[in-house]
Amino acid sequence: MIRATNLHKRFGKVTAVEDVSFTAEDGMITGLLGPNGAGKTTTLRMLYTLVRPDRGTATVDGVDVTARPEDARRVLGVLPDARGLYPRLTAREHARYYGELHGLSGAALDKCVDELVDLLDMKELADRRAEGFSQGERVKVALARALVHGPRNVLLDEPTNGLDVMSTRAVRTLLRRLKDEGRCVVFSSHIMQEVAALCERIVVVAHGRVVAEGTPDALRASTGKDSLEEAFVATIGSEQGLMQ
Ligand SMILES: Nc1ncnc2c1ncn2[C@@H]1O[C@H](COP(=O)(O)OP(=O)(O)OP(=O)(O)O)[C@@H](O)[C@H]1O
Repeated sequence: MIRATNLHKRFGKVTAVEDVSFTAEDGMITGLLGPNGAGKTTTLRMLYTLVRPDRGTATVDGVDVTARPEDARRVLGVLPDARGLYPRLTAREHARYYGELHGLSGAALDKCVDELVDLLDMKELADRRAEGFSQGERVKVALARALVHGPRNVLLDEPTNGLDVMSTRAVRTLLRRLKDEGRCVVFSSHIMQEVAALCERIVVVAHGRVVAEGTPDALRASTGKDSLEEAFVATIGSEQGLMQ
């Protein structure tokens, strides 16, 4: 379970995140939805210990991410916004390397890597070096290394950005599977339809603040709108984030 409480973060004069609080439960997919620049990436970065909040706290399975960042990272799998890969490592070596960093080795690590290669449909990629991988291929490798240690909590920054229809479907299937396994899944997106397709719970962020939160039904009810699309427009006050 992930809990953010009154998170704040400024960069110079820019307030990226202002008083963001929400809870993401186990066995559920929680979507952070908001237009470009809303503060989603900064919020996720604070949760996964890359950026230190100016104020506020966040916990992952009860572990304070600021006080005990290494313990928090052990129970987190992260797909960051930058999918930087090592050009000379193969896809399989990326997953193995990250598994080793988490203390896995030998047959147990091989089994985890093989499962992910299967699950992410990476057989043809697995033993190729990452140099020259397409965007979709890079996302798959980044997902494999994020999940290799079987984290209870998974944070994903715009996981389907730039993916084609088949790859998007594969990622959605994977996220649903993680949810069904009882894990806590949080992902960010600026596309309402993406969040609507996957999430039981939506946290709408605009200008660094949570402007609405709840199930898709609750969001519709609170705005008095029939469709989630209209509710989203009403909540953030613009049509940014709707696919045309
Ligand atoms: N390291 C930084 N230095 C300066 N400003 C930053 C930094 N990181 C984020 N910001 C600013 O904070 C605000 C929120 O950015 P953030 O990346 O969190 O938004 P986002 O919701 O993830 O946007 P997008 O959908 O475009 O990725 C933006 O105005 C951004 O320019």
